[in-house]
Amino acid sequence: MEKGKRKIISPTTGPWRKVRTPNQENVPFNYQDSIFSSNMFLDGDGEVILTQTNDRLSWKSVESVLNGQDPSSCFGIELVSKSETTLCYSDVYSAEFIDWGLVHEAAFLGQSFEMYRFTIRGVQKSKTQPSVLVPSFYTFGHKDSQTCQMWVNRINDLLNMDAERPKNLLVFVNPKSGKGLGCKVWETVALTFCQAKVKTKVTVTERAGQALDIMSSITNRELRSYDGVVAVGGDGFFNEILNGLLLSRHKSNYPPSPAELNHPVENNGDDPVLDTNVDIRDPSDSGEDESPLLNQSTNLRTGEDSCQTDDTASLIYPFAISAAEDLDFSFPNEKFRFGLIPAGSTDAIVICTTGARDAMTSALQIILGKAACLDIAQVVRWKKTSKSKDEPSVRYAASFAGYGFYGDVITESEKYRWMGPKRYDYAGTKVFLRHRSYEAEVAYVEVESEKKNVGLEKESSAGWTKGLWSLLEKSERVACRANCNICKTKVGHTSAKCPSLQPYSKDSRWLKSKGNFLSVGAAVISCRNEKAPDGLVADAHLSDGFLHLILIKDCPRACYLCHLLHLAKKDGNPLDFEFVEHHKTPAFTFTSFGKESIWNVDGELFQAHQLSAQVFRGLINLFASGPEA
Ligand SMILES: Nc1ncnc2c1ncn2[C@@H]1O[C@H](COP(=O)(O)OP(=O)(O)OP(=O)(O)O)[C@@H](O)[C@H]1O
Repeated sequence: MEKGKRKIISPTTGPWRKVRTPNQENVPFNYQDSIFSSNMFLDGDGEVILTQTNDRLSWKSVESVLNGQDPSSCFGIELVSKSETTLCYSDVYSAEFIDWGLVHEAAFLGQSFEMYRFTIRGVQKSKTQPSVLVPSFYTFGHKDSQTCQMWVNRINDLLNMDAERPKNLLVFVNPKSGKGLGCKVWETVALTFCQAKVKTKVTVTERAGQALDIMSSITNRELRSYDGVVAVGGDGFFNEILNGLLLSRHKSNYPPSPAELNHPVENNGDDPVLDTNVDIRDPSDSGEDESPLLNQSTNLRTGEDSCQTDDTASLIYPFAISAAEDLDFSFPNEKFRFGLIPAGSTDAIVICTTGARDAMTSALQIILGKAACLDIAQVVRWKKTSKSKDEPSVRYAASFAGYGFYGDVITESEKYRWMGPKRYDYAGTKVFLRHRSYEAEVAYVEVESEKKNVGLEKESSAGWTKGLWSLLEKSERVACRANCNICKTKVGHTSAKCPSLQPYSKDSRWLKSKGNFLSVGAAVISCRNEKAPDGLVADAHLSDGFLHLILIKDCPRACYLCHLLHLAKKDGNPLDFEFVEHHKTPAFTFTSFGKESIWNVDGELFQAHQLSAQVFRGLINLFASGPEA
């Protein structure tokens, strides 16, 4: 202890000024709403009056209150713009008593005092990157332990009243995500969850598909004891957990298969419905896929020991019994949330939903109970069975489903997983140089905003007209940004709330696009990432109820390169070229005429001749702030 530098304050006889009551007239700031106030000593600052109001904590230097002047101004010149500090409860995540110890005055005064202390932890925006959140903390001291304890209790009581904040979370960590740093990423944020008193049950996966198996087999009763499930990993890992939950718990009619669309049959409303008790796996899957990854994805869907084989495809999931016991956990589910802490190679979902690719930002948004509604696409692959019936097999996707270039890049990149995220550049270049196109037909549901576009296209066969439309339309498009009005409008759940309702009607008009495609992409969200800062589709919103189809027709390699480079620019809207079609639609079907090739559904591979998809608006809730600047 440095002599003369430290005052020891006894818990009972310290040099404390009387606490000023909120009613005193000479108090220069508005205490009208105050409900509680104490003199405190703020570590690194000095004596302050700490005040609690309905929605915030604030503190101000005692000197400034007593003298009626702002200590941060000198001869009328303001040295520091604000002497009062406020902290909204919505930005506070814990208050903790830390017993007797040293509290320091402002650094330049250099004095320290011993007293009881407590710490308030909150978040603040990074000064350099507005969408990044950083933890902040303030330690207050008082001679009386009960006063400290009372403040801690009051703040924690208020925080506990916030029903949006999670108390108990299921966490899955993928140690193999991205550069293999999944566990390290979790370690950087785990303490923050502890400080916020959020209980976590953590599973570090040992193999691909384990998280899906756990989520599929968990009983609804256990699921209800959690406020959400958090993935520490990339988009693919998030997709695995999403599918583990939705495959058994979301019920809906399938979108029509391409065959059904071409030869509609009256089904008297008896559309095929996803039955929780029946495995949707196609028996013809087994061993048929060429790529080892495709075989792996088959395992992902069913679990290793779930199969009693039977050629009628009525395999029972291991979770079927538990699901049947209590069927009341279904999606949409407004209470249950998903969370994602980025550790992957692309992390498009995190970038689109938080504006940052930062583990601490995501962790803090989860802890504070932020919420964003997310559309989810249901992708159905149709395969002929031995009885020559089209059998569906289902996956859900939160960000993107793509065919041609997109499927081929993922297939190729899996061979180079050891390269980490760089594998995408390498595989992308190889696939680009191959320049393969695929003969296919895409049918999509027409929506109002598309009509004028299509009408004009029909009137003129000139390609430039379409180009003109692209440019005109571009100005009408709204990129998904901070406080995005489209995402804020909580009209979600329309079709999802009532699962029998599909996002289109029987009267909907289906339009077709046929030809040779370099790629077919269906984006659920903008899919912003570090390579495409505005995403693959800048105006795709988190819950707009549309799939954004990006159809790239065969074109010279140089044109395709232009398109890809264009995406890499900010405001890289994909509709600038004649060979690019962009359609907003709630559903589409796809038929390939050549060799069966590969769809990438959020990083998972699907081999398909025939596929259809539909989007469910606002089907899930994510712990995230929504899009940021
Ligand atoms: N312990 C594990 N060992 C190997 N693979 C795993 C393990 N746990 C999960 N996986 C699989 O790893 C795949 C990829 O994971 P993830 O999405 O986290 O990383 P990524 O592919 O690098 O990132 P991104 O999807 O953002 O490009 C997932 O499909 C998941 O099934």
